[in-house]
Amino acid sequence: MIFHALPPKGLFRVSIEKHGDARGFFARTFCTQEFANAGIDVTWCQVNSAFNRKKGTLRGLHFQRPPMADAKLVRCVRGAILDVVVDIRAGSATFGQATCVELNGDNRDMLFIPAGFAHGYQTLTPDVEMLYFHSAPYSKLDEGGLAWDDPALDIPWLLPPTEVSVRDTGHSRLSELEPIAL
Ligand SMILES: Cc1cn([C@H]2C[C@H](O)[C@@H](COP(=O)(O)OP(=O)(O)O[C@H]3O[C@H](C)C(=O)[C@H](O)[C@H]3O)O2)c(=O)[nH]c1=O
Repeated sequence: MIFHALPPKGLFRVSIEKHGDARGFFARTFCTQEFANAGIDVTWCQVNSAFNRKKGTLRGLHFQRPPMADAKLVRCVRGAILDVVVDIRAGSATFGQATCVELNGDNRDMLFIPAGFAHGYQTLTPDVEMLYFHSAPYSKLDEGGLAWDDPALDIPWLLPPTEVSVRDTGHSRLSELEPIAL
C-alpha cells in the first residue's frame, strides 16, 4: 500500500498496490502492519456500505465525539465522489480547514481520516457504492454534524445537491461547533 500524506496532518490518501496477472489483479485493502509503518495505529470494529442512486447526492458532514470519536478508511468502490473532510480538532492549527479528494472505482484510492474530522461526500456519477471502515462503533448518542453548506467552510462542491437527507439539512455551522477534544 502507498501512503500519500495530505494536509492537515494525519490525513492520508492510500493507494492499493496491484499484483496483476492474466486473471486481473489482487491487492490489499488494509494491513495493520503497513498502516503502523506509516505511523497509523488503528483497528477497525465496523465496516459500513452506502449506495447512492443519483448523481449529486450529498451525505454529511458527520463525526462522532469522544469516547466514540472514530477514525475512518473510506473507499468508493463504484462510480465517483468528491470526498470532503474538515478538521474540527480542538486546538488544531488547521481547525476548520476543508480538504477535498476525488475517489472513484477506477483509481481505487482510499482516504484515511483520523478521529476529530467531519466527513462527507457528493456523488459525481449515478449508482455510487461506498465502503467505510470505522475504528469505533456507531453511537447515536455521540454522533454530530457540520453544515455542508456553511460559507465559513467554503467547500467547492462540484454539483448542485440532488439528494440530501433531512438530518443533513440542519447541522451546526463551524462557529457553533464545540471542537473535538481528543
Ligand atoms: C453510520 C450508521 C448509521 N446507522 C443508521 C442511522 C440512520 O438511521 C441510518 C443512516 O445513517 P446516516 O444517515 O448516518 O448514513 P449516512 O448519511 O450515509 O452517513 C454516513 O456517511 C457519512 C458521510 C459518514 O461519514 C458517516 O460515517 C455515515 O454516518 O443508518 C446505523 O444503524 N449504523 C451505523 O453504523
